[in-house]
Amino acid sequence: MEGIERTAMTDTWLKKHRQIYLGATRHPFILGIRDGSVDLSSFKRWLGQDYLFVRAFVPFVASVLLKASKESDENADIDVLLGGLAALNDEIAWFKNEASKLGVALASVVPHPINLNYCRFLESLMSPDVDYTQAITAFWAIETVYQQSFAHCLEEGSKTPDDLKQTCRRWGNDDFGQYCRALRSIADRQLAKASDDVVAKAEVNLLNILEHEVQFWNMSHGKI
Ligand SMILES: Cc1ncc(CN)c(N)n1
Repeated sequence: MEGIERTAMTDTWLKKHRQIYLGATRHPFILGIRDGSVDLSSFKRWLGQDYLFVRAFVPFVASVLLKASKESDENADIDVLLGGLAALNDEIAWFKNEASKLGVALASVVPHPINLNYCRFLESLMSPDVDYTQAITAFWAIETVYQQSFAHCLEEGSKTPDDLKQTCRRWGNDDFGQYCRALRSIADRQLAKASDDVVAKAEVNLLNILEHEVQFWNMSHGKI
């Protein structure tokens, strides 16, 4: 595809891999939040495991920032990524607050093998062999699954219970949506000028991420 214009690679991929994308963003765990049938134990399991995931996500995002500072010609990318780190800071504070409300002892949560597996994958993306294009594309995909999943729970017709709405707004709000669109346009810009090899690797990473996200929901749902 080198030499051929790649204007919106992410769009092409989301169409091509629509079924697996929907598997990640319309998972039964999310549908259970959306219709109010999710049970509290699943929600608490997700909360504890996701807290651990987010802690492991911070160094990954820092690695994307480092790659941007070395490989990107656009200063604005750093601003977007700094905003992402700030959002993660808020996210961690939110997890702590929510856990204390629900009586989840975060310090005693044991990482589930599914979680560890996803964190190992994040670590592989921090390698210097993974360039900025691959890293930013992966970052966009990971954030977008949450944004799209939780935004679905706030759409008209959803029956999300009031006490779960605040969780859904954390990722489903318009600002987070705008932030994901900014990540997406950086990813598309980078992919448009990347080699075929890098584009192929970024697509494989996307598929891996979608699979990890499905597994993560399965774990939260108690189906594994
Ligand atoms: C598993 C997972 N994926 C994505 C996000 C969004 N930061 C998250 N908190 N957890």
